[in-house]
Amino acid sequence: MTSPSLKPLTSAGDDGLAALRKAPGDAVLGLDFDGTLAPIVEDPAQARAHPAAAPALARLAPLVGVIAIVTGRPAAVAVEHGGLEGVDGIVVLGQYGLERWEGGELTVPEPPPGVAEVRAKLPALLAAAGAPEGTHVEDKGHALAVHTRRCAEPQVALDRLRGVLEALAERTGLQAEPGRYVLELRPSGMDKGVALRGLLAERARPGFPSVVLYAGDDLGDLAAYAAIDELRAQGVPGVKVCSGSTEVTALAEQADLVVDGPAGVVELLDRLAAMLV
Ligand SMILES: O=P(O)(O)OC[C@H]1O[C@H](O[C@H]2O[C@H](CO)[C@@H](O)[C@H](O)[C@H]2O)[C@H](O)[C@@H](O)[C@@H]1O
Repeated sequence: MTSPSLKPLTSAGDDGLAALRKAPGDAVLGLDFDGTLAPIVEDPAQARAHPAAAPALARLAPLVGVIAIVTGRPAAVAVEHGGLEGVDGIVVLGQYGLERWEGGELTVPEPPPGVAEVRAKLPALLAAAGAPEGTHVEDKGHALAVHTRRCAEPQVALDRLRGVLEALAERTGLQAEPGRYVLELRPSGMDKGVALRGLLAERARPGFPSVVLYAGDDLGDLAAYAAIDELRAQGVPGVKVCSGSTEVTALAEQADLVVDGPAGVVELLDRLAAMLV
């Protein structure tokens, strides 16, 4: 699984890295947070970026056009848990792009009414569905995530709850977003592909982007991969990096480069910085 060097698996990935070398100032690097910059842990509140992640991002930021952290987490949580407060040149697109943090400024819209309805109904619904011990609700303000990682059989627990959660999402006008032993009920209309395309559009200028590299680990990152595929079809090079795990294999199947979890992602960021100085 691990690629010990910067050698991608695909020729499209090779083209992307060549474009990065040639025009780094117009390059866009997108990175997911949980499972990509931050090792997966049982309690979402305890997740923190790999200790070498923020220093690697700080080295890379002045060398490229923009670095975006594109995450399902609230933007402020990703900044705090990522140690990103002091890192210049980073944009954090939180809650799948609904929220934004840049230069110390946080923009958070009002959540749609369905979120409050889900918050009110979820405890009784989980109890009625026989949610196994260890089921945990993470309230993210704009979304509620039902986690089963701490259950004795996480996948069995998630499969048991999936139907009622998807039905609740439909009734409340929300979207059910699956992830690593989690199912989130979140506002629809946004995803990581929409977030990435929006960032590119607002900075549009001749020659930009020279390349878009995106690293992710989970199903929610497939929308960003799809955005890269679209860009490639329009002639813009792209590199799809997978932070590999045994829990989700869908990204590895599409990736140009598979690295070994957050430690591998940080190593990649260091190698990119060394390549560009
Ligand atoms: O877009 P991301 O940055 O990858 O966020 C996706 C969800 O990640 C978090 O859950 C995952 O990480 C937890 C901490 O390691 C882990 O316990 C859980 O099993 C994973 O699914 C986060 O808690 C969610 O809110 C994010 O949406």
